[in-house]
Amino acid sequence: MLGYLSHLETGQTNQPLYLFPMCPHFHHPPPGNPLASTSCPSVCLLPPPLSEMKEKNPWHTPVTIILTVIGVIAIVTLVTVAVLQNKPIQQKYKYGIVLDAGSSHTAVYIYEWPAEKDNNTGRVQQKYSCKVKGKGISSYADEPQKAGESLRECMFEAKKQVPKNRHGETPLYLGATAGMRLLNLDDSSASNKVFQAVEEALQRFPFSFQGARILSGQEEGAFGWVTINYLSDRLKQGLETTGALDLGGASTQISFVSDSYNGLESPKNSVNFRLYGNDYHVYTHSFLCYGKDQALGLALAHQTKSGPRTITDPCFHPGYTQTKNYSILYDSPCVSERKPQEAPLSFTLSGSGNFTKCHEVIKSVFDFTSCNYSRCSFNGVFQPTPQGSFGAFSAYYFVMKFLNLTDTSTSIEVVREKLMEYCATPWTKIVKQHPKVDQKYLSEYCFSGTYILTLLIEGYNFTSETYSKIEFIKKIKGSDAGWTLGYMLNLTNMIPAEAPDSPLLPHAGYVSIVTIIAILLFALFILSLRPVWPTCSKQPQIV
Ligand SMILES: O=c1[nH]cnc2c1ncn2[C@@H]1O[C@H](COP(=O)(O)OP(=O)(O)O)[C@@H](O)[C@H]1O
Ligand SMILES: [Ca+2]
Repeated sequence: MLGYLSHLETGQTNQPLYLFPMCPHFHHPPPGNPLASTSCPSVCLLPPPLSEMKEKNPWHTPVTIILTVIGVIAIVTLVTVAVLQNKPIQQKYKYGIVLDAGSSHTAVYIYEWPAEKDNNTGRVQQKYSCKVKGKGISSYADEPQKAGESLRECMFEAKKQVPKNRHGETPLYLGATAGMRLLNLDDSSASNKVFQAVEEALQRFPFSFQGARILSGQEEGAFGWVTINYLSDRLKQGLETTGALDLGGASTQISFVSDSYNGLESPKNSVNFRLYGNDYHVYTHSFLCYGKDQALGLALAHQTKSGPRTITDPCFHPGYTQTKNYSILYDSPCVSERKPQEAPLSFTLSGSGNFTKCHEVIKSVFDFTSCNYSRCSFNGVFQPTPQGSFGAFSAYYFVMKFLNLTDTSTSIEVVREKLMEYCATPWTKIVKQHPKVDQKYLSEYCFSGTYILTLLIEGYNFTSETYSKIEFIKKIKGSDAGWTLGYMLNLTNMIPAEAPDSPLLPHAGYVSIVTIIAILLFALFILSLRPVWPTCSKQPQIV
């Protein structure tokens, strides 16, 4: 609209319509007194008549137009620069690879993090994982070469996953857990040969190989704790931490922070960290032979003390039968000393599916009698009462997920009832219900579920109340819960001891402030033109 005042003849009433584009609203004058409503409202700056405006309107002078254009360009440039300057640069990543050589299988994990901020924030995440085909490396004691070969397929995949230009700088670690701990106890030369074979295999890949070694039980427990607390951002934010429960095939770990534990009562169960400016005294313990596969061995050894040819096992479904070799069962150092003097080659196990009896058998593999500390879990091991929330992963998750028991708001009594019903279900029915599940796993879920409940309640002293604070988890924000991430973060020094300096304002806050200031400056510039505008001293002219 060019003019500030228009007089339009409306077709029907022939009434003039007054338009004041500078006023907050347009209005019709009341009939008979056209001028009454044309007076400018007090809050509105009334512009001069069109004829005057043409001469005086500052917007129409070339200087003002140029200044305005320059002002707008300046503001747009300022805001654009502010946005771009602080915007994270096109992400480039760095990588790290960890092989988890567990007792039952090996898994390859690739982690990635933004290249420009290695040690600043909790931003390391799992990019890829690969489950190595076949068994764990400790099962290749008689043919170590094959342990190395077994890793090749996943490692070729890892080569594809990491950009070529990063291969040389990508650290590669292999950590072995309880399977290799047991092999090392049993036959250290065999364990050395397995390590030699896997090292040779891994050195052939273009990554920066940092060695293969057995983790101590303490390390396994503590790095599992670091992983879950790092992934849930509790360390960086200095929040109360979550305990870690890891159930493997050959060992199991419990790690948590307790107010009643400062590390003095049993120093070997203590791990201290200073992370992001906070000190943590973590209680941790790893029970060798109490992973679920070795615990099954302990339970079977308990039932075959006298070397029988048949046993009725309450931890297996009714109708389930299996022939087991005595020498294989008693091969493990967890039970080798208990081998019956005179035993046949094998025994036949028949399931009876009785949860209560299974619970009794499982309890017998724990020693609750001796404790030289203020309190113990089992086997004379010191442990404070579980405190706070817990994340339970690895086999805890697989088993409880399968049994539909991951909801810990379900009372322990109900969990028991469900297990009772599940264990009593005939084997043929179980197979029909789960045709696609590996029968080795399927046959053992009754044992494993009962074992988990016994370990948590009687073993670690979880109560109805603290049980509800356990969360069965597989992943946190897309990364697997387990010791591998914590292990790599530690070896690459990626968690700083002190809290990193953070910018005064986050990026969004910075951009907002720059934008607001720019708009205010522009408004100021506009207002500075105001004195040349006319005020309401004149009545509008009606044409
Ligand atoms: O899908 C599954 N269902 C049940 N158990 C599983 C599944 N996948 C893995 N597991 C079990 O998880 C455990 C993993 O233990 P791992 O191999 O890490 O031993 P370790 O930590 O004692 O060295 C094994 O007992 C394995 O049988
Ligand atoms: Ca494990």
